[in-house]
Amino acid sequence: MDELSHNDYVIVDNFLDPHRFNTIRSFFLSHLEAFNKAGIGAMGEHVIRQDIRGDYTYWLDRKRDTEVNEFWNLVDETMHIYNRYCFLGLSGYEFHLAHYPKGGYYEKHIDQFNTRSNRTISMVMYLNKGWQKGDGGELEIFLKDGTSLLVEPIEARCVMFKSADVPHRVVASNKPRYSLTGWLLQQPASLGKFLG
Ligand SMILES: O=C(O)CCC(=O)C(=O)O
Ligand SMILES: [Fe+2]
Repeated sequence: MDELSHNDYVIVDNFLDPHRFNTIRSFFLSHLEAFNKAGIGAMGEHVIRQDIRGDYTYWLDRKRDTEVNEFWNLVDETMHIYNRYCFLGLSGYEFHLAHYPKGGYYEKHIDQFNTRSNRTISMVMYLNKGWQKGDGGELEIFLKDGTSLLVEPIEARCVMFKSADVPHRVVASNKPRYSLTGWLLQQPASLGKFLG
């Protein structure tokens, strides 16, 4: 947590313990056929641009997707820690599974929409077994000093960063690439409009 407040990002290896990892990965594999082509922009301005991102996503729903309850508990714990130690006032979240087929990538972007700015912390957890150098699919994080960092999407690793402040991209993957990505949210977007 401390690291995130100083650095804008943090990488936590083995964030998912082996049991959670296997549960989420099995859920991922058994839902692969229900994934949809990912778009860009919030609801109203949602467009599909193959040239910007090439992944397929499956939005999770806490009420429906109870098979991954252990994951939801981990989200609760994580939000609690952020609120307690970083005073972030997080009150919601949204998560999707993402499948980048061979050759899939996501161009440089930040995780906030023009019309909606309540995404506060981005969390990406990798579900790839036996990832190796040369497999591609790294997350490239662009730092304020002009340098960048390549993060390999290895099993059970979690990367967290400030959604508004950290430009990033996904390098083309040479193998199918599996992840669970989400955002911890501050007040609901609609309320944000009223509060200015
Ligand atoms: O999968 C990743 O490493 C990052 C994905 C991403 O940037 C996004 O979905 O917004
Ligand atoms: Fe992103």
